[in-house]
Amino acid sequence: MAPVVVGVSLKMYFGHAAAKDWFARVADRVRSHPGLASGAVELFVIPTYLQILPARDAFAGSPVRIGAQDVAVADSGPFTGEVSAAELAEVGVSIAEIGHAERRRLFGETDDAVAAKAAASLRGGVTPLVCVGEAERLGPKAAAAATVAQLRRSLSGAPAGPVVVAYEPVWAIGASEPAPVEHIAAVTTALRMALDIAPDRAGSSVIYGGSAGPGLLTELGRSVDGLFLGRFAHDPENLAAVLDEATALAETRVAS
Ligand SMILES: O=C(CO)COP(=O)(O)O
Repeated sequence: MAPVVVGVSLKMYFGHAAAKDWFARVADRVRSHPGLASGAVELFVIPTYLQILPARDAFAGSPVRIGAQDVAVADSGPFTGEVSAAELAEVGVSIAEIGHAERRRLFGETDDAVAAKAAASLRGGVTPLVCVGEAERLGPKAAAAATVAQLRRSLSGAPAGPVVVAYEPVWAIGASEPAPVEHIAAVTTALRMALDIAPDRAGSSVIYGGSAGPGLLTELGRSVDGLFLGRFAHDPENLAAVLDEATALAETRVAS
């Protein structure tokens, strides 16, 4: 059974010293976590580019995966400011976040750019973490249709390989509470079906992000493969609580 996936993006919340402090506290808290140790739960941490090396060092010897918040569309060459998937892989990054709502909205990232980055990631041996989600509040059916279509566009032309899809309704990011459980379940179920029928995406997962914190995974149960946390992971105790819930969820998945 594939592990339950818990991810954290630190976005640009922490400076260098604060990020290092968070890595040390989280590493301390999760190093002997039974869910992580058994492989039932997978944790990835996505700091800024500059924080990747200290994160790798802080989590060395643990199964925690280190991610990047973006990746270049090209493999090498004159692309000022960009970092290639191959270089990310070289320093131990195994997952690259692509098409987050903030990048789509603030930096004009299109589905075409997302698809090119997903392709570059897979070519470079880095798992794409493809972020999708409706911009406006819609009913669950319309949101599912819009999000599945966005996922198809976001993976168009990408080579075969597993992806992690983060369903993040834009209106639930940075909010006081997540989207309603029934809404999330309707969309994640549709996304999973779309991945299941894709011939080349075996082993993919669908996780939810957007004001996610302790308690949500238990409510969502098996309608998701995990959670993608933002602000509510700044307190390592919250993250530990979510990892406990993920471990309990993994047990129900094995039991079925
Ligand atoms: O965008 C998110 C994770 O990438 C979610 O962030 P928040 O949980 O802070 O809303």
